[in-house]
Amino acid sequence: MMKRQLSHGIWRHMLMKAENKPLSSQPSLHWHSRIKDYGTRLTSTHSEHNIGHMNIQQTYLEICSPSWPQFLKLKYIWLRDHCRCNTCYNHTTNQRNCDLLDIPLNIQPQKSAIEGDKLTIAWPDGHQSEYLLDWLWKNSYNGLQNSDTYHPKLWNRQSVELKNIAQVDMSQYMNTDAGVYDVVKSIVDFGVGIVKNVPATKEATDKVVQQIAHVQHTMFGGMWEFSDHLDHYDTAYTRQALGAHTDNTYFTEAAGLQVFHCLHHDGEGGETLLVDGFRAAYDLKQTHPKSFQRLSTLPIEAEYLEAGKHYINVDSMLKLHPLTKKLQQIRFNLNDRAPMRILAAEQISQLYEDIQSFSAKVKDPEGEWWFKLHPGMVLFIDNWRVLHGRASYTGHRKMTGCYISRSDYISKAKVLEII
Ligand SMILES: C[N+](C)(C)CCCC[C@H](N)C(=O)O
Ligand SMILES: O=C(O)CCC(=O)C(=O)O
Ligand SMILES: [Fe+2]
Repeated sequence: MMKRQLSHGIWRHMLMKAENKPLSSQPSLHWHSRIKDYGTRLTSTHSEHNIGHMNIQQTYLEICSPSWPQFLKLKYIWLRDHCRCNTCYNHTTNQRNCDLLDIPLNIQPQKSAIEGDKLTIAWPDGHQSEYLLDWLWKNSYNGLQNSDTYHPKLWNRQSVELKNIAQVDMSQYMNTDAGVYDVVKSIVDFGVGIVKNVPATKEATDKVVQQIAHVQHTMFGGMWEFSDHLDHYDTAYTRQALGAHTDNTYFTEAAGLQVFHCLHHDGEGGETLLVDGFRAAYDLKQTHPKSFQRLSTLPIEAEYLEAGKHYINVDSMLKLHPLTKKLQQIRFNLNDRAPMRILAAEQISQLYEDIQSFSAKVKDPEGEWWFKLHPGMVLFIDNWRVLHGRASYTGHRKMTGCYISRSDYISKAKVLEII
């Protein structure tokens, strides 16, 4: 096995560079950093399909540095695939140019070394790669960096958290970065954000929305308006009460955010209801873990029907993040369920029991936040987490709002470095 022990001086130089400290001012450093090429490790395995055996050469290199909580173990195939030279990677479009199929699975370097704040590798075909160590740390696959960074702040009716929900004045929101930041941060933390003193028009509401993302167009339109006029065959376009729900369970992807602005209401009722669906689901996980598990896996069909339209979608009521396995989405709209025709008979009664257990958590009065939307208040709701509803109402009530796609919302939160 060949080892490459770098001199202490190179590591010392590297660390100081990384810490942007001039070399001269550094006290002498005592730490154990090294780059080791583990060379080849032969692992022979007998495949049951043929008696012969394969030699799998696994090679990787290990890098560690005092500023990292642990060392990085990087496979050569991964390193070659992540070469960021101008031949392998288009830095204008942020896309790879190299073809993964061209990289031998058992590729090994001719030479690897640390030079300043970089790892350099010379490959057998003469190709040279170099990687900023900081980039390697940030993008390595050992799971450290991908650890879950999203920690929603769960709330119920009594939560003190509710007072931390952003209610930003329109002038501040439209004219300062902090204004938009605070509203998006509030949506990330609580699933709710409010902009106040917005002129009660669709156009002004649109301007507020555009600060976060463009409007998501659906069959309901872009910036929609609705009242008790049946413009679409849906109970939202009536004066009826609507229980807590998330929208678009019948779309292959539900809108990420939903925006509401009550432009006018001259009657009684019509209060808005919000429920933290994550709080309700985690309550279910506590008291009915098996129901939580089944609702996270069993498919439930939803549909939206009107003249010339038939949207249909199958998915679970609770959805977990593929990496962190934590709750990622609630898809809850009991009225928009299609006929329950896809589960086997023996699963049906248990599913009804599970849905009722979850509904009881959603309908727990302790979790219901009721308030009246007045003209001027633009309400942003995370439609993947927070359920909304409304009380029945009298008189004329005119609402405007829109959907924002999940991708556009997450992109904005990422660009603002909130997630
Ligand atoms: C929001 N807007 C009035 C445009 C549409 C309402 C659609 C309501 C549908 N039942 C759902 O829950 O998705
Ligand atoms: O009218 C409201 O306050 C909400 C109606 C609703 O749930 C919706 O439009 O998605
Ligand atoms: Fe809705």
